[in-house]
Amino acid sequence: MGRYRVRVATGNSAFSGSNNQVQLWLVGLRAEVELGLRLRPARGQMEDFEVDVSEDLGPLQFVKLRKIHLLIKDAWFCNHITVWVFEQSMEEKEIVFPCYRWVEGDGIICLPETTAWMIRNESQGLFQKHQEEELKARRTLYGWVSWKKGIPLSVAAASEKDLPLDARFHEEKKVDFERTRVVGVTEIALKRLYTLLSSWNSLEDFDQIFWGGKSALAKRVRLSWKDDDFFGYQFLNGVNPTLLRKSSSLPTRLVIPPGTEDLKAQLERKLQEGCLFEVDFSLLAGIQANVIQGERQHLAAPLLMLKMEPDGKLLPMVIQLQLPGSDSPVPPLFLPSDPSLTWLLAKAWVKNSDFQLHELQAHLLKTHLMAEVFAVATMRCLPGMHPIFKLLIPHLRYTLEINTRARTKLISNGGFFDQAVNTGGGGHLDVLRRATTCLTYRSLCPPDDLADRGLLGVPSAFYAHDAVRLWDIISRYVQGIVQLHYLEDEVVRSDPELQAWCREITEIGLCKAQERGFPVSFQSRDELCHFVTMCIFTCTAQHSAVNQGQLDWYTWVPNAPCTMRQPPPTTKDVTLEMVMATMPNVHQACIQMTISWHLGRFQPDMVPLGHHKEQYFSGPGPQAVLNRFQEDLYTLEREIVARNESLDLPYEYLKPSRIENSITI
Ligand SMILES: CCCCCC(=O)/C=C/C=C\C/C=C\C/C=C\CCCC(=O)O
Ligand SMILES: [Fe+2]
Repeated sequence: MGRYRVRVATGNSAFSGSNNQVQLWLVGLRAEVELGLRLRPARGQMEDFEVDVSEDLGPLQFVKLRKIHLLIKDAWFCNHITVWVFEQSMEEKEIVFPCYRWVEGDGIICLPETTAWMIRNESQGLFQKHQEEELKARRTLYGWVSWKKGIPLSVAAASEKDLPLDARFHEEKKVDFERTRVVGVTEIALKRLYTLLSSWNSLEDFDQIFWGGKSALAKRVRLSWKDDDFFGYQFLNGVNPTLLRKSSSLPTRLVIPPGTEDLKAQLERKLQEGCLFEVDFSLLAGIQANVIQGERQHLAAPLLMLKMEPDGKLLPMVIQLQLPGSDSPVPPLFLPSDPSLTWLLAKAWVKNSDFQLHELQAHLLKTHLMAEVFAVATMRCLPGMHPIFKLLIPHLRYTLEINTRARTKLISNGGFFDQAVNTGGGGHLDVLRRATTCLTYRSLCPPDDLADRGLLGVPSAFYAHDAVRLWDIISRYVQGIVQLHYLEDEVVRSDPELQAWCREITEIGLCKAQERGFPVSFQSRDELCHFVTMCIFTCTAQHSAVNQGQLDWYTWVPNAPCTMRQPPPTTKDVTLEMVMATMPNVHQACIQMTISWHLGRFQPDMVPLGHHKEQYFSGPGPQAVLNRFQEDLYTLEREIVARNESLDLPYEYLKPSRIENSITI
């Protein structure tokens, strides 16, 4: 018996309130009591009421709530319920029941109090029963499907409309996304109209469409894209810093033609000095090129060799555009000393190839599709009261919807890849399949990946430096939360939901990825922390590193052409006509500019890393861990700002204030 003050908090997004009435129950260890029909929840409001309860409920464990509608079902976004207990001769006690979900229909929702997982063994199985019922319902809502064979599984939804309401964009996000799509389509139409009667036979003609959403760096790209040091810089700190690796030997595919022995000597000298690097696009070899409006596009599978200069500049030394084969046992090598247009076209072929592997492998597969596997497995295996659910859920916001939109508009039949990209038309799916077969656990963990690629401690590798710093900060945050909930390794080993989550990701979502180093179980807190750190890093920092740069590096199309309309050159006689006949045409260039802006721009409702408002945890312990996380992020922010002040090209993509808390675009 006692007096209770109840607070009902409703979300801030449009349509979060409801005209329906809310019915509430308080559920204690010894009894439960129905509080009767109560308020109509209002958007952004916290509404309190007090009740006297005659029964002895015992320690509160759940709040149950239901929406009662007379005529119209009006979904309600409940943030949380908070209850203060005034019991005889005891001080006031605050108990929080997190929700952060839509309440639809007239079903009863059960909200455990925030510390339930820690006391789950003292609750006479009440929490266990609740968890089982919750996961049974979630497994119905979030199903797996194989969208295309050979790539990670995705959520079962033919379009975003099929997703559960809790996985959908909130109104503000949806309106902004749809609006910018309309702006983009309009911009393409206007640019087509504007260039209808104009020439398209010089590289400067790309200026005719270089207007609309573009950044200061995009304007710098337009001026400097032909420079070798600017070209090399992009493999360290551009939109795709994932392919560059330090050479440990001369690549076997690099067949040195007779008469170019001095090149071989230069390469060997750089190798000995430990400053030879390479980017190998062999993954593209043999991929079927797209046909766009009846015009066959073309692909290459380049090898780029670079040297790291003492001042930190990375300069291209040689480009081989195709793998040696029976029809071309000694493919031509393109050099900086070749005629300028020849060398420029060879570099353009490298950047077109980089565009394919960046968007398909580094961006779509290694961030978006990985995050989707984490999201579906989390919804299917971890109950809302589980500490790893609470830790991860803020980093999974909106990901299922943006990925479903990608499958219906970007990489779909007739999507933007088919319309404007030379791996479109099905080749892009083969690239995704090949990339999946070489997607290792190590490649998703920067300390391992960068060590394997020889990029640790390279002064001008700013992505590498910032990625390792962020990994360590996220790792400390994860360890802080894990150690509060798992007091020893045995607790990890004996957590059935956690072990099922791990298996669901590796064996189902990633299609038996244990062969590629992914775990099928966690034997210790360290193993758990490493994996969860990888999940959060992938959903936040890594996506920021490979997404934001689209706006800067892809809107000046010649710097990263989305398609190539003629075969790669096989001689050094390259004319401007050949270059312009190869580069994307006006329509393809307009699509590239628009989508790169649409996807690379800053999201208006963006939540910065570590600054989500939802409070899934409560108590001083988790709050102290989150506070430390935010302090560490702020320290890194200041470090990066200070470093960037001395740089001609500041590296901004891993500034914590620019990292979104989940993959939403
Ligand atoms: C034609 C140029 C395409 C450049 C962008 C690109 O290839 C991106 C690939 C990788 C991940 C994108 C992930 C999500 C994008 C989601 C939807 C895009 C569809 C745009 C729309 O308005 O629906
Ligand atoms: Fe993205």
